[in-house]
Amino acid sequence: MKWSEICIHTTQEAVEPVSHILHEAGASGVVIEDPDDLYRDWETTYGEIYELSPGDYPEEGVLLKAYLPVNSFLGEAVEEIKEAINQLLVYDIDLGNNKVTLSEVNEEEWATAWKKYYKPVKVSDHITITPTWEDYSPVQDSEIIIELDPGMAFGTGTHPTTVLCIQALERHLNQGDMVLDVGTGTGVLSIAAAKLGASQVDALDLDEVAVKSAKINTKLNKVHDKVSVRQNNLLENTDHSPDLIVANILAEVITGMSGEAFASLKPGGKLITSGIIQTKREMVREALQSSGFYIEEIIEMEDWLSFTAKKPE
Ligand SMILES: C[S@@+](CC[C@H](N)C(=O)[O-])C[C@H]1O[C@@H](n2cnc3c(N)ncnc32)[C@H](O)[C@@H]1O
Repeated sequence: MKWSEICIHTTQEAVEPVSHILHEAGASGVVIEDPDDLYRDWETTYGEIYELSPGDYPEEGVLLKAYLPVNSFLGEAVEEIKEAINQLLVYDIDLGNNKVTLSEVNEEEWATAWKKYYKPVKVSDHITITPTWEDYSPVQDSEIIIELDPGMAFGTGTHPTTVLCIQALERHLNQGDMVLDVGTGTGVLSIAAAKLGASQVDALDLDEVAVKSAKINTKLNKVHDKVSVRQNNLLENTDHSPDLIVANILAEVITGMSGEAFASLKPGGKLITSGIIQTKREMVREALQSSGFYIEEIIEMEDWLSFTAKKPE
């Protein structure tokens, strides 16, 4: 089968919503070429990304590459993608260059092209994320390995927002906690929570591709007895009170669900949330505080923030 590569030159801020648009348009996998991956702040603190080649990355901005089958709907799909991306301007999302190019690749090229960007990465004191096809041996005794097959769901586990959530989980999760992961994607945060000692994790995502991916990844990591994955809209139909909610999702979604998150948490429970670009800091802070949360921590990585907010005892 012939595949068409659609390449979008955009900004870090737009990575998440543009990836979402590409998935919605039926893209089979999204590659994120972000030059900051080569020089992350956490490289010095926690470790490094192994074997990435600078020649594969743009000098500025971020390239998002997705693959669409060449068929009679291709032209229409590309127009829809462009239109949906331009709509992001309504939400004040900086699109940078916003240059869209198309090129053809064959199936064998596509099958291997994206894998070269995914390497083992030490993302926190204890956790290293490694793609399933890499042969990685732990360097330290205390190292926790998460094996991920990103498939078509969001991320390799190394996006700054994911890393911020993993680091916050490491600091705030207590042994035996019951955890809700809202917008689980590949399931990476649920797997991290289970491996860090949660007794039970509910992994929720609206997207059925993410649900499939998270189910595969929880089995790969042998935490499927603790993590239950299901398709769900945000916190709807979640009947038990968690000790901790983790949600790596857009700032607008977090502000919308903060009241419900507060109501659902146990007294003393915590909300760890990211997906928040710097410019949305005050908006999220106000929403969390007016829902009743006490803000314990705000951590920055590149243009992104995570909040850890506590429900009073
Ligand atoms: C930025 S990704 C985060 C994925 C993963 N938790 C991580 O940290 O890498 C956000 C996820 O939220 C999901 N999502 C978006 N809107 C949602 C909703 N209303 N309810 C549940 N999940 C949603 C998306 O499908 C996507 O998988």
